[in-house]
Amino acid sequence: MSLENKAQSSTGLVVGLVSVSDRASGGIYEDKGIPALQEWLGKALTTPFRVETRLIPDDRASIEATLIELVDSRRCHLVLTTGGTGPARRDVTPEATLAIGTKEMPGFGEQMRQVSLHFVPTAILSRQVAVIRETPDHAALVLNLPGQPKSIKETLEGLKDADGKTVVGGIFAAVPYCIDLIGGPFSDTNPDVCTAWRPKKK
Ligand SMILES: Nc1ncnc2c1ncn2[C@@H]1O[C@H](COP(=O)(O)OP(=O)(O)OP(=O)(O)O)[C@@H](O)[C@H]1O
Ligand SMILES: Nc1nc2c(c(=O)[nH]1)N[C@H]1C(S)=C(S)[C@@H](COP(=O)(O)O)O[C@H]1N2
Repeated sequence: MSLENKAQSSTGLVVGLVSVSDRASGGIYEDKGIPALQEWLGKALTTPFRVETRLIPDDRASIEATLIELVDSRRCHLVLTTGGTGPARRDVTPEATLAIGTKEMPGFGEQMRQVSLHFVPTAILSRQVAVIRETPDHAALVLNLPGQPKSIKETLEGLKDADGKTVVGGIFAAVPYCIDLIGGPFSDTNPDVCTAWRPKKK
């Protein structure tokens, strides 16, 4: 690890949570996206973290500006968005995410659609993507999740059977190691919720 990356690792994990919804941001209904994300992270992460939250409409320029601010100014290491991934005209979260990314991470979207097919046949309607955004001295993983609040737990955690055995793994298992690789702080998870996977040291 470079000196620069070690310096970044000495600070705690900063997670940006972005709820993208015309109606929740307009006060037509209560936003359940950010509370669901906060609740899940509180159960899953066993290492310290703090969150930066944003509730915004389905507007591409606003989504891009919010993601850039969270990564470049607020120094988030991880940003989770919820909403705006479907096929409707106003659903533009994936386009905004790709526009601010420097590397695409297609495995996250592929895995999320696989996981979600265990819950709903409409899983393939979510165009969710993931990217890394890199600036000269910082990097973050940005992940889109669908807008249905229940889909947050489903995609991050996956599905277990009645005995607690994993039927399909959620995407969060790969997130702590991804953050290691981009120079972020060490983070770990509660295996009862989700086991963070890291390759064994040789
Ligand atoms: N942030 C949210 N808080 C609470 N419920 C939500 C939220 N986002 C979505 N939902 C629920 O999931 C459903 C499908 O989500 P979707 O993102 O397709 O909403 P939408 O129809 O595009 O409208 P909007 O962008 O105004 O939320 C919504 O009808 C709503 O019941
Ligand atoms: N795990 C999971 N994935 C899901 C869903 C869900 O309920 N659970 N809903 C699907 C539906 S109905 C749609 S339209 C798409 C896009 O949702 P969004 O536009 O709210 O992001 O996500 C899909 N993926």
